[in-house]
Amino acid sequence: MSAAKITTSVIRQRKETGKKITMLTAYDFSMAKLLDDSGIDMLLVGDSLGNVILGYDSTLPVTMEDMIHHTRAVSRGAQKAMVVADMPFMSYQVSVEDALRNAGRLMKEAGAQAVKLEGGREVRAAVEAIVQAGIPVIGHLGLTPQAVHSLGGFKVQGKSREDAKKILEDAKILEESGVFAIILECVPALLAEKITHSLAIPIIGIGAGAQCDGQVLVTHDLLGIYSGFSPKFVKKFADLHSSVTEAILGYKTQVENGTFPGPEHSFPIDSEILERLY
Ligand SMILES: Nc1nc(=O)c2c([nH]1)NC[C@@H]1CN(c3ccc(C(=O)N[C@@H](CCC(=O)O)C(=O)O)cc3)CN21
Ligand SMILES: CC(C)C(=O)C(=O)O
Ligand SMILES: [Mg+2]
Repeated sequence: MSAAKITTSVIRQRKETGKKITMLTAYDFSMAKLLDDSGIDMLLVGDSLGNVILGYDSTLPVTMEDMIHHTRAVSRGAQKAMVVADMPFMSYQVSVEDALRNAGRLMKEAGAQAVKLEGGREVRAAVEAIVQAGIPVIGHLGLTPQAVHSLGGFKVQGKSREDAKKILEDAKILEESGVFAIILECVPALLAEKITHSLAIPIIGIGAGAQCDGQVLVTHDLLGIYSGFSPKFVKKFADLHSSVTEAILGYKTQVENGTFPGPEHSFPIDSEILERLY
């Protein structure tokens, strides 16, 4: 069965229809297929793979090669869902030329349908150039994890009047620059609601309350298999840590006591064939 791809126009329309956008992270083929089969609209190959897959303590060390490698795998598993690739730290900040070349690689070499980058007015020129090249862009405001060191930690953003105003202004600047959606991370719910109502493009929240046009989460967090951070905004919809541990202990026990593999997992041969073999 070939399902039609979710396009940027489908995502934009959700603002009018009110049907919520669902987005989740995927870093590999098998998970991409699972999420796609479940009808998730957008798969984000997040640079959070630095934490979740590669074991770094931030997203800063993630490279273009890492992102291309994982985006290629996810693209192979996504029939319907839109594949969005995060632009890693320092792949779009140095120059507009770099930003455009790297966005192009994620589309051309890795099969993404859109790219995402962090920041507001400071990335305006990069966003405009990428959009002009025909590449759909998603913005990312509020808690921008690539700026963890200048933000002084993973903290809620936009709590002061000044900070709230700056985030709203940045959202409008990104909209004018041509992004088709914005991820809003870790901001007070009422600020997210105001931004959602002030813009014509969809706002996809993470730790930004229920009034956004859609939601995104790190899949490993909602499944209960990542224990590096536990932000308040994560809801564990499953406890895979426990069920995976139980399965692995079952395997270990059965190998050690000889009950696995059983005859049903083994291949037969006529015993005559083995006679006088030695
Ligand atoms: N697995 C995973 N999940 C994520 O959500 C995620 C990543 N990795 N890697 C990149 C960033 C890091 N993120 C984080 C990490 C920690 C908090 C956190 O603990 N926030 C505090 C805020 C406390 C406050 O300011 O009041 C919290 O309690 O939620 C938030 C976002 C989001 N991203
Ligand atoms: C948390 C989401 C929005 C993200 O940017 C990532 O997974 O890298
Ligand atoms: Mg990211």
